This record gives sequence, structure tokens and C-alpha cells, in this order.
Amino acid sequence: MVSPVPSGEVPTPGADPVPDEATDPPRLTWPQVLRRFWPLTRGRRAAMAGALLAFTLAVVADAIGIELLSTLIDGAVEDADLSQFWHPAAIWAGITLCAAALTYLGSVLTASAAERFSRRLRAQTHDHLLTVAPEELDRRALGDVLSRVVDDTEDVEHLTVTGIIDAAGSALAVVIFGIAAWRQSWMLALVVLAAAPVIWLLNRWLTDRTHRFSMRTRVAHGALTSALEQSLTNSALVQAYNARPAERRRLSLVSGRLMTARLRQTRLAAVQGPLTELVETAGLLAVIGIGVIDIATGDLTVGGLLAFTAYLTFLYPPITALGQLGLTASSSGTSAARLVELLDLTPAVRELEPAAGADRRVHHSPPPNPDPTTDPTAALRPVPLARPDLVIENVTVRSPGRADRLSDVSLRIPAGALVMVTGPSGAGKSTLVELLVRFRDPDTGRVLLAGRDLRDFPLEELRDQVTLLPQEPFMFDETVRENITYGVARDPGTDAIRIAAQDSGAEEFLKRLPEGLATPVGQRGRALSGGQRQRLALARALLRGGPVLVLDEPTTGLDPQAADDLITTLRLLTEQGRTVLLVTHDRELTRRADQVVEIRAGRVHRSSVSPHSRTRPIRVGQRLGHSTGLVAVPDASPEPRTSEPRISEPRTSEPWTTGPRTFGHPPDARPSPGRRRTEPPKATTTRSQLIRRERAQEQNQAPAQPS
Ligand SMILES: Nc1ncnc2c1ncn2[C@@H]1O[C@H](COP(=O)(O)OP(=O)(O)OP(=O)(O)O)[C@@H](O)[C@H]1O
Repeated sequence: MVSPVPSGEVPTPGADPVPDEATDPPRLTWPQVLRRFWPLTRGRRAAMAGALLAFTLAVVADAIGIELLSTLIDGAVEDADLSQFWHPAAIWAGITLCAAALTYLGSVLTASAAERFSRRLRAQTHDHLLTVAPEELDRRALGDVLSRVVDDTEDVEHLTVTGIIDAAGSALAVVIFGIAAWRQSWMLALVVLAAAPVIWLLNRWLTDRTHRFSMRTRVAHGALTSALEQSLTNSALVQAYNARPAERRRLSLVSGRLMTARLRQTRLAAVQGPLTELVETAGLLAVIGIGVIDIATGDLTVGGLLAFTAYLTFLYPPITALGQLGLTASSSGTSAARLVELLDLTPAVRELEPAAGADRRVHHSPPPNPDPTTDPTAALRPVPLARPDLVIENVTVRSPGRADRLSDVSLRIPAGALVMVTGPSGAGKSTLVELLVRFRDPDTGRVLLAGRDLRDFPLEELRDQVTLLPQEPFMFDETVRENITYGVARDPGTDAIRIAAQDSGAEEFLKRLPEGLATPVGQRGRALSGGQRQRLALARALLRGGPVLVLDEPTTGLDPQAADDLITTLRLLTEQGRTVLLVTHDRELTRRADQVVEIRAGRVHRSSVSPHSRTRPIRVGQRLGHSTGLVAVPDASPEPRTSEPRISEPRTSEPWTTGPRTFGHPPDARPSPGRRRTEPPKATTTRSQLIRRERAQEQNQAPAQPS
């Protein structure tokens, strides 16, 4: 739904910028919040108990101090005797010091427990969101999601950690000061305590009214963040299409709603203070009035009355705090509901629970074990896929209320093949790609990698085996190096980065960057051109490696020569036994594929195997990659002597240092413990060999045999 826009104005996209509050989930009660979030206090409960104990002891110390006030007034002051002053005064000072120290300790322990809780909750929420299907997150306003993760987590903390300590501490304070006041004069204590329910009820009444506004505030806050995020991230479009006035209006609208909700909330809070004060003052005046009568009858001393009024000033704040807990519970209950909604989003795919004691790592014809005595990294290497062939069997992907995104698609992609998928926009190519990395599972049918259903792979293992180059070249606001090496488990070293940059066509522009690899790429890589971003993303995918590469329109933004070079690189990867699936709209490129699959309206329209396809059954052990067991398909003949550098040689030394050429992880890279990576073997074919062979094939001749 697009907001109605007066004619002649540029419409702003998206739904009503301030979602209807009715769409927000119903508020959770405090017990519901505790049931859900209390487990996150694990490891912090001792600190919470310590804080409560410290606050309680501080209250006891304060009560003793007030007793001493009474002693001082009735002794030293009434008798005008300084000798009666020093002793109680010294004790009072000492006790006050202890109370201050205990209050400090309690505050520090509370803050420590609260901050750790918030951090844990934020981490859990963030982690969970990263298991949700990307398209599910895309459906939500990012600003609203951010507001939930940042602000609502704080509110939940207020209820789960600070709220518990405050509630228990205030209740104990009321009991302790109440008993102390009772000991002074039970009649006065009754007068004081009579005001307590009035204060409590007053706050309860205000709670319900405040809840409505706290909910609106939350919703409006999320909408404001979303509006800001959308207009700023699309700033180029906003400026180019003269949409600033429309964006200004949109922001003004959401800002206005936030302002209104906040003002109403503040007005209620502002009423609460004076009303409570009024009740407190009435109680105080009653105490003084009755106290004067008691003093006249000799039932109470002046010191006793003073002590009593002091108790009063200590007693009402915790009573007020108890009343206000309702307000906290109200607004935090709304936040908790918003957070729970995110936490309850179902992950895109579910991992099967491994059977007890089962080893779910991939075991497909494991390669000869590297000798750990001669190869120190052997123990850290993954068990790789020996034959990364893909089989898609009768796969259907449904889309509620719309036509199936894929219908009964079946394909077989042999290991070591370069398969290109083409088809018109919206045909289902990217959906097919999503299945291969399990961004979603098919509704019917299955996908097999190396003969095994993808659902049987641990997700992390699967995504180590299948590297995806998404259609959009995602960039982090970091340096070029950090972007290229993102997702690579260990520092690949400059040589490997250089080679990946060469193969993706990024080297030339990287050389020209003022700070080389240390150049920041800006928000979403905006400091680079679209083509440069695409090349960088490609370099990242090549560097990450893995037995299967899935590239969704990798040649977008590449010039024809760069696109051609990329295919040459991909062919070299298939020479190593990798399986490459490439989605493209470029018909020219498909001439170099082993197999071309055309998808139309979610169905395989045509699938043709190139007559020159070199994909052939691969015998395991025919030529295993030395380190990982990845199958490399060798040339039938010995390598030619050629003037072009072998693919294992560096091409340049600037701005990179020299080093051997490998794909994936270079031999000099140090593995980081605890992470498995697939390490591909070295390439065995030169570019010129490959190009010569392809040309020969195109001319329908036998490949030129190197001399
Ligand atoms: N998140 C989504 N929710 C619902 N339907 C979707 C979603 N994403 C894509 N679709 C629909 O699924 C169908 C296939 O989309 P897909 O992105 O796979 O097409 P494609 O062939 O990759 O297109 P293009 O070449 O334009 O990238 C389309 O009809 C599209 O509208």
C-alpha cells in the first residue's frame, strides 16, 4: 500500500510509514516476560542477589541512622550536652558511610548484571535473525528491526534484571522502614501506611493510560528509524527525482506521531509526580499533627517525631517505586512482545538433529590422509567432497498466493562441469540458486550434493562446500581487504588476494586505489563503481573457493573482455574438479558452458549439453588434489612449454607481493583453529592451454595437443 500522495508530488514508496499500532503484537505480562527471558540471567543471578543484599543492608543502615537521630535529639539536643553528641554522631557517620558503600556496590552489581543481560539478549536476537530467510527480513522495515534489537532489548532488561532488583529492594525497604516506624509509634505508622495504598492505586490507574502511549511511542520510534533509513540509503534516488519534499513530509509525519505519543506519555508522567507528592504531604501533615498531640500527652518525644518524619521521607520513595513498576512493566511488556515476535520468526531451514554419537561431517570417499608429521595443517582440514555433483530432483518451490516459483524442476550437474542457467526475468533462476545454499528448502522434491540430500548436511558444512556469489554485490563499510576476505576462515595472505583480484578483473582498479587494499569502500561499497563492486564480490567468492561455486549473474557490470576472462577462470576451476553453476542473461557466454539450462516460468524449458563438454565421469583418485582430495581433471597430455606464466606463478609484484597461484586458500595461509575449510588443489592447466583447447573445440577439431 502506497501512502496517498497529492497529485503532482513524488510518491514515497513503502507502506504507511507509521504502522497501525493494532499490527503490533499484544503486550506481554511481567510473568510472561520472566518466563521467556529469565534463563538469560544465568551466570548473573549471583550478582543480582548480591545487589539486592547490598541495597537491603543499606536500608537497614539508614534505619539505624534514623534511630540515632532520635537519640541525638532527645539526648544531646534536649539536654544541650555535647558529651552525649560524639558517640552517637560517630556511629551515625560510620553507618552512613557503610550505607553509601553498600548502595554503590548494589548499583555496580545491578549495572553489571543488566548490561550483560542486554548484551546477551542483543547477541541472541542478532544471531537468530541471521538464521531467518533473507527474504523474510527483507519484508520488514529495517529501521523497525533495528529499533527492536537496540531499544526493545533495553526495555526487556528493565523488566527482567533491574525491575526484579527494584521490586524486591523496594518491597524490603517498605517492610524495614515500616517496622522501624512502627517501633517509634504504631499509631503514626498506621497513618503513614494508610497513604501507601492510595499512592499505589494512583500509580496503577496511571499505568493503563500510559501503556497506550508507550506502545504508540515504540511503534512511532520504529517508523521514524525506518523512514530515516529508507530516505538516507536511497539518497541518490531521492535527490535525482526531486523527492526531498516528499521525504521531508514523510519524516515530518512520523516525527509528529512520535512527538505526540511522547508528549502524552510525558504529561501523564508529569501528573504522577505532583499527585504522589500531594498524598505524601497529606500523610506528613497528618503525622506532624498527631505527633504534636502525642508530644503534649508525653507519648512521643521530639526526637521520636523527627525520626518519624525522617522514616516518612525514606518510606514513600519505595512505595512510589512499587507503584511505578506497573508503568515499567507496561511499556516494557510492549517492547518484550515486539522482541519476541522477532525471536519467534522461524529459521529459513531446520537442521536435522544429529543422532546421538553420530558424526555428521561429510564422508565422501575421503582422500588419502595427509601425513600429520609432515603437514602441520593436516588435522585442521575438512573432509572434502570428492565428487561435488549436484542433482535436483522434481523440485517445486511454492509462493503463497502466487504461481509456483519452481515447478517440478529436475537437473543433474556433474562434478567438474560449468553449467549456465538462463531464462527471462522472474523465471526462477535465483530461486534455484537459493536452494543450493539452503536459503530455503523445496516444498517438494530434493537437492543432492555428492549423492546426499542437502538437508542431511550440517548447514555450516554445506555452506563451506557451496560458495554463493549473490546477485547483489553486498559490501561492508570496511576496507577492500576486509571485503575480499570476508567469509574466508583464515587470512589468505596478499598473494591469494592478488590472484583472486586478477581472476575477477579487479586488479587494475585496485592498483589505482590510493590506499590499495586498505582503501575503505564506504557504505554498501558506494565509494566504488557498480562494476568495481561486482568484481570485488567476485574476487571474494573466488577466494573463498569450495568444491561448488554458484554465481548469480556475476558478469553484470563487467565489460565483455572481463566477462570472457571470468569464464576462463571458471573453466580452470572446473579443471580442478569443481562444479560451477552460473546464472546469466548473456547468451554469448553460454557458448562456453558444458551445459545450458533454460528456465521459463519456473520450469526447465530446455537443457542442452555442449558437444564440446569435457565433463566426464571422474574416477576418484584419478588425480586427487594433494591436500583436500578435490578431484582435478588433468590434461590428457603433459603440459606444454609456454611463454605465458603458469597459472601457479605470480603475474605482478605490485602492489602485491609475489607468491604461488592457487584458488581458495594459499599454502602459506595459517589455519585458524576450530574452523573447517575446504582447501582446493593447485590448478594444473594454464589459461593459454585452456583457451587453445576451447578454440579448437569451437572449430570442431580435436584439442590441440601440446608438444
Ligand atoms: N521474496 C519473494 N517472495 C515471493 N515471491 C518471490 C520472492 N522473490 C522472488 N519471488 C518470485 O519468484 C519468481 C522467481 O523469482 P527469481 O528471483 O527466482 O527470478 P529470476 O529468474 O532470478 O529473475 P531475474 O533474472 O530477474 O533475477 C518471480 O515470479 C518472483 O516474483
